[in-house]
Amino acid sequence: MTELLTSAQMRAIETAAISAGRVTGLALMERAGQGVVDAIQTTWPGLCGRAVVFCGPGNNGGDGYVIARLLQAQGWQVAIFALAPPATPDAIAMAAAWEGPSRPLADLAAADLQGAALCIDALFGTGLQRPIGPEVWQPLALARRAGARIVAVDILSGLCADSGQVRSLGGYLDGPADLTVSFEWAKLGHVLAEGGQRRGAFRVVPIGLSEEPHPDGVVRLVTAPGAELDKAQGHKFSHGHLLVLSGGPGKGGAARLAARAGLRIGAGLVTLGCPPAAMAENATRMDAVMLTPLAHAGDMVSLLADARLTALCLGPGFGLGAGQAAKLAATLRARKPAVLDADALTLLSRDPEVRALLHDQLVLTPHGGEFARLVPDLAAQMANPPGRGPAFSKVDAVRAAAARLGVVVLLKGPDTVIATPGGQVQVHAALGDRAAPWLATAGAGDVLAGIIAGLLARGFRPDRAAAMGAWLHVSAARNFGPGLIAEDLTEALPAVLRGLFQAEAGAGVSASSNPPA
Ligand SMILES: NC(=O)C1=CN([C@@H]2O[C@H](COP(=O)(O)OP(=O)(O)OC[C@H]3O[C@@H](n4cnc5c(N)ncnc54)[C@H](OP(=O)(O)O)[C@@H]3O)[C@@H](O)[C@H]2O)[C@@H](O)CC1
Ligand SMILES: Nc1ncnc2c1ncn2[C@@H]1O[C@H](COP(=O)(O)OP(=O)(O)O)[C@@H](O)[C@H]1O
Ligand SMILES: [K+]
Repeated sequence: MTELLTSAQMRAIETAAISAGRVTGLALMERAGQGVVDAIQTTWPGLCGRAVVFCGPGNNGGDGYVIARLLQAQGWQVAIFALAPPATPDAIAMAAAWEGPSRPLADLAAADLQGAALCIDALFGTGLQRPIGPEVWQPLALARRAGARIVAVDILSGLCADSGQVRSLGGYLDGPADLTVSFEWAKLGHVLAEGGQRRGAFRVVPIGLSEEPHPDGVVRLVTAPGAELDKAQGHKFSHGHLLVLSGGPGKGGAARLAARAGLRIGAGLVTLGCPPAAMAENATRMDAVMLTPLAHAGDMVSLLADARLTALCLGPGFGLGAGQAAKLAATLRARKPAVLDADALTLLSRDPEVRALLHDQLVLTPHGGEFARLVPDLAAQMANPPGRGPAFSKVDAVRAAAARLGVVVLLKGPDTVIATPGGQVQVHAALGDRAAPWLATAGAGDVLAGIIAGLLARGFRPDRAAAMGAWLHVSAARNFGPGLIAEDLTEALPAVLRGLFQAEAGAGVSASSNPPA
């Protein structure tokens, strides 16, 4: 299950299935409610007692009426609190089938929540298109304070299912849901921005739509790479030569991290090119990485002309002077695969002439600040709190940036978004059993740049290298665990690779044939 849908895509699939007569809305709603109740049992086996169900006016509320009925049939003592009367045909029908107590949510008092083990949040789901007020989030906050487990139906009410941003006119619930249960496919709002942090335990349950045709342009989750990462037979030049450019004396740490990562991920050779004054420092810190003095852009000519040099990495600890800008321009003119990170991104954002040299063999790896310098309008649009109508998500922003710049863009974070100039988007979600908070450490981004550049050097396509790099980076962090610093990431890569190849071998796939993608 690697697709991440927008609410419009989900609605389109549902509408097509209903209008073709393959299913009814009521059947979908019944399965959705059943799925939530099953997920509650799986998450908290044996739990039973008092439950409050908060229902909104739309189909999310409709799911709530089904859940209330099914919980009651299991022996739960259930009370419904409705924000507004049901307003869709399916929700009206499901509300009519509920025979228990139902009161306005505005009347909810602390006494109604006493001893409640569950609070079902069926206020708003994928239909939320405008900000909520305190009448929505305060009852949820009250239930949490009373000790009830918050179960979000489809998505925690107030979160935008397309962007993961909070749509609120003021305050919001503290912390995540205890459990979120979504239907058939995860939505972008379950992994992006606040949405990823607030979903709590997360389950996607089937409701019988999995065979339905998908709309174009569906975003995918990055999953584990496979045997393609292993090395085929050959000599070192068969696996590519990576050139990492570094800054002056005392500034080489970031580039050394990137170079070592490139070597660890399997580039056949890695050379660090640095100003002559930094040669001695770098020589004392590296063995397997080769060193070459590059005083000026002109000194790069013969290296760049060498067909065996298959990729470059520019940016970590690079510097922002005219000399660095000239080296960046020379690199871009050579039209070789390259990762541009850190200072290279700042240079790009300062100089439109250098930016005009960008081409489709590049991967740009900005963090949020660098992204805002590169494409300020898109960053501002993404940062705007969503008002009415569709939100502008991190996916929208990165897709637009990649199309505008004509390169692969990887925008970092726990929700790393990767887009190609042609509009394909992947998200690496460092959430749940892939959470990697220890990656928030100086130099982690330099290692990511080196991993991706090493994969480019080996011949992988820019978008593939970026996606595999994001996955390997988080896996290395998780493999090392707490206490991680950037140096540990490169040293954890062999164990990650071993684990991958062993898994592939266990699955009966040969791990030795690897034509690059
Ligand atoms: N798709 C599927 O396959 C399936 C979908 N299912 C379920 O349906 C859910 C989507 O249902 P939905 O489209 O009816 O939207 P929903 O989230 O209930 O909210 C819309 C309602 O809220 C209102 N409203 C909005 N904002 C508001 C605000 N700030 N303050 C007050 N009101 C506000 C809005 O009014 P309007 O803005 O139109 O005036 C409208 O009345 C989905 O999440 C899933 O749970 C499952 O049953 C099975 C299969
Ligand atoms: N909480 C987090 N969860 C997952 N990944 C994270 C988290 N915080 C940071 N990262 C990752 O760590 C890296 C940090 O890179 P960057 O911001 O460029 O830092 P630096 O320049 O110090 O190397 C990025 O790849 C980012 O995605
Ligand atoms: K909800």
